[in-house]
This record gives sequence, structure tokens and C-alpha cells, in this order.
Amino acid sequence: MAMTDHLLVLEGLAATYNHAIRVLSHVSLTMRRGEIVALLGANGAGKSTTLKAISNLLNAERGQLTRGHILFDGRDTTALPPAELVRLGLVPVLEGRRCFRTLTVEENLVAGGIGGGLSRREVAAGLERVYTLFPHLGERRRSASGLTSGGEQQMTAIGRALMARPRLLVLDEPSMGLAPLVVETIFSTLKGLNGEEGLSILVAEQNSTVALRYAHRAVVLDGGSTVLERDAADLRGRAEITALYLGSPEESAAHLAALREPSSADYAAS
Ligand SMILES: Nc1ncnc2c1ncn2[C@@H]1O[C@H](COP(=O)(O)OP(=O)(O)OP(=O)(O)O)[C@@H](O)[C@H]1O
Repeated sequence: MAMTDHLLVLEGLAATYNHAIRVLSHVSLTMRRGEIVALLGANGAGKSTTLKAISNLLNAERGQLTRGHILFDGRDTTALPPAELVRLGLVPVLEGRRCFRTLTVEENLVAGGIGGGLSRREVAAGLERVYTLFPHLGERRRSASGLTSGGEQQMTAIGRALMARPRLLVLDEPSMGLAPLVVETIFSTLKGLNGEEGLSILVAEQNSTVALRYAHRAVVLDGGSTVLERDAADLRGRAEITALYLGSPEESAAHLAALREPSSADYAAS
């Protein structure tokens, strides 16, 4: 298959922090255009580091990619600055929601449009679009972001990314610390964008139940390596996926073996 059939290809990524601590050993995944892919795994499995590697933000934390390839739209992006990646359509929303707390919600959104190289007219259209997607943000547009709720801050961070007109949205734990209803609002809005506009989404989540409900496929990391890549439908509702890293290594290995079974139909029949 030609590489360009895929929007994103990670091949055997290895990464370290401070030239010493190896946190990724062998991360591989492929994403087709229009897919939602959930990146799952326990605390410290390497999800955030993988997303930072894709977005070229490892340097900021003294991290380095030491092996492997990242291809976005068939192009090796490992040497491109983050701002250039945004202009190409690869837009991250990383952990912590990272809004400019003293700026208003609207000023945060405008910053995303400017970062994406939009004209004034495009920024105005982008704002309308974000407020249509998240009506709540429209009501809070003049509030300082730092004074809005966690859910509103997450919506602002996502809205800011959407202003840059992404083709691939890269999200790190959007559900973290949010009420279930807010999580559903955020995921269903993203799913809507995926269905209507074909927006591709790579989302790292510890909340595998929610992520699997909305994703097409799932990639599981363990100890800095990809250990499973499957259709989300094959993993939905499976007790092994939530129990995967809660027990002993032997139990985890048994769960993983079960999850690797050929198909959900086979599984149901067995
Ligand atoms: N800036 C850093 N410097 C050194 N080590 C780091 C740094 N960031 C992360 N690590 C380590 O790298 C490993 C992978 O962390 P990472 O944040 O990528 O995992 P994760 O799967 O996203 O987990 P979490 O859900 O807890 O964020 C962990 O052992 C973590 O302690």
C-alpha cells in the first residue's frame, strides 16, 4: 500500500528525555484519512510523549526522537517546526488545556486563527463556527479563560485548534478531570466534525470506555511500545481492555492475548 493512502504513519518510534531516559521503544501506528484513532494505555505508557513527538514538541521538554519515522500525508515531518505543522493541518491540543488564562475566550480563539495563518474574514468565520459547535463558549466569549470552568477551558483549547482548520487534530486526554456530561459533549461534537467534514482525530485517553465509543480504531501502548492495534468495535465493552493494566504482568499478558483474538464475531461465538 502506498504511504500516501495514510494520513499519519508512525514507524518504530523511539524517544528519550535528557538524552538518557528512554520512554518510547517501538511505537508504530497508521491512520487513514477520516479516522478517529484512540491511543490507549496506562499512566506512563508513552501516550503524551508520542503525541508530542508527532507535533514536534519534544524539544521543549529536552526530549529527542532517537529512531523511527513520522510521515504526515506521506511527508517526513520530523524536522518541521510546530508552527509549520499547524499550517500543514496537524494541530495539537495537548494536556493541561493550555489556554492563555488572562486572555478572554474569544482572544484565545483568535490566537488560534492567527497561528493558523487566517485572514480577518476567515477568523470571523472561524469564530462563528466554533460558537455554533460549542454554544456555551459563545456565551462566555468575553470572560477571561482562567475564570471559566475546566470544561469551558477544554472547549476553548479545542476551539482554538479548530480555528487553525486542522486536517488532523491531536488530542491529549480531553476527558481528564471533566464531568461525564461535559466529556460526552466534547466527544460527540468531535464525532460530528469527523462525520460531517472528515476531520481525522488522534486522541490519547485513559478513559478507554469513552474513547472506544467514539473511535474507529484503537492503538494500545505499553511500556513505550505499541502492543495492540484493532478496530474499536472489537474492543468495545470488553472487560479485558479496562482491566489490562490493573493486575499482575501475567494477567495483563492474558488480557492482551484475548484482545488479540481475530474478531469480535469469533469472540462472541467462542
Ligand atoms: N519531560 C520529561 N522528562 C523526563 N521524563 C518524562 C518527561 N515527560 C514524561 N516523562 C516520562 O516518560 C514516561 C512516559 O510518559 P508519558 O507522559 O508519555 O506517558 P502517558 O502514557 O501519556 O501517561 P500519562 O497518562 O500519565 O500522561 C513516563 O515514565 C514519564 O515519567
